[in-house]
Amino acid sequence: MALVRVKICGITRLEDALLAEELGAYALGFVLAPGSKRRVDPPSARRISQALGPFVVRVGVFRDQPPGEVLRWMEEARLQVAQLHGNEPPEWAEAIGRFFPVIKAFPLEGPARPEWAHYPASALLLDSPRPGSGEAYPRAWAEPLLASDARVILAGGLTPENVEEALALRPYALDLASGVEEAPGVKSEARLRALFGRLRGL
Ligand SMILES: O=C(O)c1ccccc1N[C@@H]1O[C@H](COP(=O)(O)O)[C@@H](O)[C@H]1O
Repeated sequence: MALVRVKICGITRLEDALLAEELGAYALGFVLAPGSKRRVDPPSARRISQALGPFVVRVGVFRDQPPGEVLRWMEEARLQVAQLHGNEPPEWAEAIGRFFPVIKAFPLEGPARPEWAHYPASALLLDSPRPGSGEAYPRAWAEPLLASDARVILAGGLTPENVEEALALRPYALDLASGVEEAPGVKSEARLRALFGRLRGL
């Protein structure tokens, strides 16, 4: 089986987290950004995080929250990687990056900009302009960044049915939220099984 790193985002329930871990998710995302339909509070994220095994990466998802708040909530929720999904200036990422690896998300309304590769983050995530909406973009828009040295995570409208097209671009990882859900924050066992079954078959 090819090595495919997959993050399942928008975890709010322990049973979903344990199933995703069992099926082979590399990372699980906990949305701590205000206003999200998938938001969990730090104590709930912590309860889930502490029930997981040691080899699955716990990611906190934030949007335009200052470094002090991000660091406090990362600590409180026992998370390991910070994903920044707003217009955070590079200095914020640097401040957070002293303590946790940072993933910086960029919304695509056209082709990715090669200069994004200079943003101080461990990986860059390309998403649709409305995160967590299930909307996709032409995958070719990712190519200018995929041609750089940056680690590129593809997100935005990925589903068990369309992952193959995204994987063909050889990204560092894939990130899915709504494509494996029954409702916002409630994962679908059937869709999670379909996703990992599909990936195993590639
Ligand atoms: O999912 C959310 O509600 C959310 C809120 C704020 C920032 C990021 C959010 N989710 C991110 O959206 C993409 C995937 O979305 P989808 O698969 O298209 O539904 C992923 O990067 C999540 O981390």
